[in-house]
Amino acid sequence: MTTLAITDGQVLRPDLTVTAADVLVDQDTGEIREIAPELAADADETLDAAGSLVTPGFVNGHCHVAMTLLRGYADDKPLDAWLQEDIWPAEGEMTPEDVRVGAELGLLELIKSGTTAVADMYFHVPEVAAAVENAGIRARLGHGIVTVGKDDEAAREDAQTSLEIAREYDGAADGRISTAFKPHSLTTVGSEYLEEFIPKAREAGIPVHYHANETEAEVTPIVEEHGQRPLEYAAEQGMLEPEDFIAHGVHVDDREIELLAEAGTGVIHCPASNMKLASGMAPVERMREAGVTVGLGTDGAASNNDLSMLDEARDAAMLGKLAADDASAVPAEAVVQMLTAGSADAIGLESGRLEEGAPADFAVIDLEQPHLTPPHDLVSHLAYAAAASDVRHTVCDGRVLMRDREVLTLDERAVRERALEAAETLAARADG
Ligand SMILES: CSC[C@H]1O[C@@H](n2cnc3c(O)ncnc32)[C@H](O)[C@@H]1O
Ligand SMILES: [Zn+2]
Repeated sequence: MTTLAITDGQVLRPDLTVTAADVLVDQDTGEIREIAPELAADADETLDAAGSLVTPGFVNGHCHVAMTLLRGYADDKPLDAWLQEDIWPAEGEMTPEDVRVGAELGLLELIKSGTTAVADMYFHVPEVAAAVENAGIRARLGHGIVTVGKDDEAAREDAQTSLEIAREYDGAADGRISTAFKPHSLTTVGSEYLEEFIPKAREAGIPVHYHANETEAEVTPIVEEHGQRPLEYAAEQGMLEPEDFIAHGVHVDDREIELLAEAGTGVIHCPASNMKLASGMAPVERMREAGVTVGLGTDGAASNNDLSMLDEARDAAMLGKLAADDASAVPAEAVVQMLTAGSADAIGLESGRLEEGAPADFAVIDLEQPHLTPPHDLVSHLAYAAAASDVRHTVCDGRVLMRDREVLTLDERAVRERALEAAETLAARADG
């Protein structure tokens, strides 16, 4: 057995207590072997965690990693105008190589901010998968389907691509890659394509992920056309199963919350994107009280504008309180749960908890910083005060991806240089 020891840290346990302990990882299986005050034997590789908090690696439940190339390209507009006037025209100019380069930049940012798993929806997925394989993190990938504005042949081809990609890449990268069937949203994919393809995804045992109830403007046409709330319509289409997860869930009424809870469908809350696009405030406290599995996601870097899950955690707490008009709503414990096990459960991964037998996915946070002093409550610090730059080490599947802030799986300088060049030429093409 090849082993990795993470020594002398404060370890965040699944019940959110913190204990001084070492962690032993079996690198052959990628699992946690032991968590104990002191390990009996030396390991093959050691990571020092003195003065640090060892937490589960953060799980980003909804992202478009390659959109890092469009960070700062178009800001300060609501969703529909932002997509139609700026983002979709620019994405129309993106080559497979752009997606590869943008994905590498996004994955570099994720690793540097302690994220070890991501659910990603985009196009040119083989390029995203290749970047994930090299970067060493976990991912649930899928090709995003848009059928509006396409003829029947092109629409069916898009849906077929999503199905085929999900089948082909499930289990890739030594099992770090899993997949989903990903219609972009309930308004951008026609019902005839959902009726035809969702049963095929079910037959293949593939989960379904889509944007839902993000803005009022997206809810209204569904109510008008189908006489149903969006998630009632989704349930009728067979898109509300326990393995499925939606992004956003901002404008959900009581009946829809009940449907989510009954179905066991996860919701990925994206507070920064919802605030920036002024989409609204998701009723996170009400959803959690109703028993809905809620996780956190950054969405893409063009609507956030970073991929730090620690920022997302703080935003979730702040916005959750505002939405509930209650300072005790979405407390630190809830936020840390959503950041780790909540997101993992929602997207169907076993990560997000530090216990024997669990996947060895960690973020090690340097606590010896002015803004993390004094250490009254480390769960509070994780929710409210820690920043991406406090992450010292990142480990996924038992492999060290970042040691003392040096990313070992990607060449940071080369990734940035390639991204700078690709972003510049992409913007030139898009601006014509
Ligand atoms: C077809 S691949 C995914 C697609 O989603 C777009 N996108 C990015 N952010 C959002 C959002 O908040 N709501 C809806 N769609 C979004 C992205 O630009 C890709 O085109
Ligand atoms: Zn999104």
